[in-house]
Amino acid sequence: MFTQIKGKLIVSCQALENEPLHSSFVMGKMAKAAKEGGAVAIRAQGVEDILEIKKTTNLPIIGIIKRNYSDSEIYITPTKKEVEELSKTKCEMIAIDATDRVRPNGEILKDLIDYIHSFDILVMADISTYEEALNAQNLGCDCISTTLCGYTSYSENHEGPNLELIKKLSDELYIPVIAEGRINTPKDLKDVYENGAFSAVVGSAITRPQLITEKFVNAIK
Ligand SMILES: CC(=O)N[C@H](C=O)[C@@H](O)[C@H](O)[C@H](O)COP(=O)(O)O
Repeated sequence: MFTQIKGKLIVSCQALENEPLHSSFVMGKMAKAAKEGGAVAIRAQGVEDILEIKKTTNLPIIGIIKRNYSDSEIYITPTKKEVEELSKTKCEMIAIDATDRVRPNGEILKDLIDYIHSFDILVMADISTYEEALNAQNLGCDCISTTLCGYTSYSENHEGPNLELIKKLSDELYIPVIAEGRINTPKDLKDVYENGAFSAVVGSAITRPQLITEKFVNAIK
């Protein structure tokens, strides 16, 4: 999978219950369109969407389940329960929240990583800071993604991708660094590659038309 995604574009196709495009059928079509446009892999949320996207594209999938627990802020593949559900989809990689925050049910990050590996599935660590990325590498994750940078109370919030962090991580880590989060334009994508990213995930700018529309509307306010 890493040879396939190196230097290319991964598209995130996600629409939760509260979003207008929430539907596996629609996400399947969205992923098909992404493939036609040249995407080499898809990041997707939920078992139904993943199965549908596998059917429509046959591309490698980074699977996640977003679920809220009352005892933790973590919501991207938070526990073993979500991993077990994802393992049945035959997705090639599972992305998990690898931030420093307290996990639901008192679970431990290392156990979750080992559990994913026990299914022969790769682990992508969604991090928000340099230290979390280093920790994820030390715990045996296969790659890290900058997904949560700006989404934890203690990480820097940038309007576009955090190029400084991407550069530092790409220079210092030995596992692949995937740029993800707020890559809003083709120029942002070029920038993350110029700063050493191994691969990159683009979501909202391609697959959330409500947000794309809003940007146009804001431009004429
Ligand atoms: C923070 C969080 O929950 N991010 C989610 C992770 O799966 C998705 O909602 C994002 O769309 C994805 O990371 C891609 O980022 P962007 O949509 O900015 O291109």
